[in-house]
Amino acid sequence: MSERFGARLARAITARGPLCAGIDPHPGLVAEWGLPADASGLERFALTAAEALAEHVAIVKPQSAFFEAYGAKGVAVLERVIARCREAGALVLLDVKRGDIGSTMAAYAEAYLSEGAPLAADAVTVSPYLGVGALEPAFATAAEHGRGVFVLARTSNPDGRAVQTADAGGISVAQSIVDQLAERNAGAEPVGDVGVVVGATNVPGELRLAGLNGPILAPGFGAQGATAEDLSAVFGTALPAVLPASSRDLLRAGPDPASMRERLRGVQAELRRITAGAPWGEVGAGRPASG
Ligand SMILES: O=c1ccn([C@@H]2O[C@H](COP(=O)(O)O)[C@@H](O)[C@H]2O)c(=O)[nH]1
Repeated sequence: MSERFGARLARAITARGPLCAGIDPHPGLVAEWGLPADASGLERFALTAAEALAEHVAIVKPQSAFFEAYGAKGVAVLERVIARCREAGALVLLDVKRGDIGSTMAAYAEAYLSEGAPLAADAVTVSPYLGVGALEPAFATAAEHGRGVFVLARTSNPDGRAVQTADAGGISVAQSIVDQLAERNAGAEPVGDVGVVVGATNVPGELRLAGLNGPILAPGFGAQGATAEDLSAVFGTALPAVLPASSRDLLRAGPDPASMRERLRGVQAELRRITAGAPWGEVGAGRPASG
C-alpha cells in the first residue's frame, strides 16, 4: 500500500505552507488574459497557472467544471494539468464534488482515486447529500491507493446555510457530517485521510472541528471576501488543520507568472502571520475548535 494521504499532505504543508492554490479557468479570466475561448485558450491558461504556482504550494485544486465545459478536449487538458502539478511536487485535489449511490460512487472512485486512471488525483471533493455511508467506496479506494477525500460539510456559499445548519437530531447536518468523518480518522497520525470542506466565510463557533483529526479545506478565502483574520476567527483552535483555498484572487494577477507568484507570496506571508509558525496538523484535541 502507498503512503497515506494524510502523511503526504502534512509533509507537503510543512515544506510549502498550507495554501491550496485553485486553478479555475473562468471564461471571463481566460478572456482577461487575452486568450481564445476554446480548448487552446483553456490549456494556455491552466498550464501557465500550474507552472507559476504548483512549485510553490503544497496542494493545487483544479476546478473540473471549467475543463468539462470544453468536452473531451477540456478533459484532456485537465489530465495534462494534473500531471504538470504533480511533476512540480504539488499534491492535486481535484474539485469534482461527486456523490451518488454506493455502486455508482465506486465508479467515480475508480475514475479519480485509483492507480493509473487518466484523471487520478491525490484527493477529490465529494458531496454527502446521498449520505456519508454512500461515500464508502471513495473512502475505501482512497485508502487503498494512499489518496484522500474531502467531504462538503459547511460550504462557503450563502445558499448552503439552510440545508447545512438544519437540525439532525440535536446537532446540525454539517456537524453530523464532521462527527461521522472524525470516527474514520480516529487514531491516524499525523492526520487522517478524510477531510472536510468548511467555508472561510462562515460564522465563528458554528462547528466543532477539533476532533476531526483530518484536513479542513477552507474555500471562500480571497475572492469570496474572507480574510486571514476571518480564518482565525472561524476556525479558532482548529486553524492548524486548515488549508485555505484561493483561486480567482491568485489568477487575477496573471497572465504574468512573476505577478502571480508575487501575489502568492503575499498571501502566504499573511497566512504565516496568522498561524505564527504553529506546526500544521497539531490541533488541540478535545477543545472547542471554532469561535
Ligand atoms: O464551499 C465551497 C466549496 C468549493 N468551492 C470551490 O472553491 C473555489 C473557490 O474559488 P475562488 O475563486 O477562490 O472563490 C471554486 O472552485 C469553488 O467551486 C467554494 O468556493 N466553496
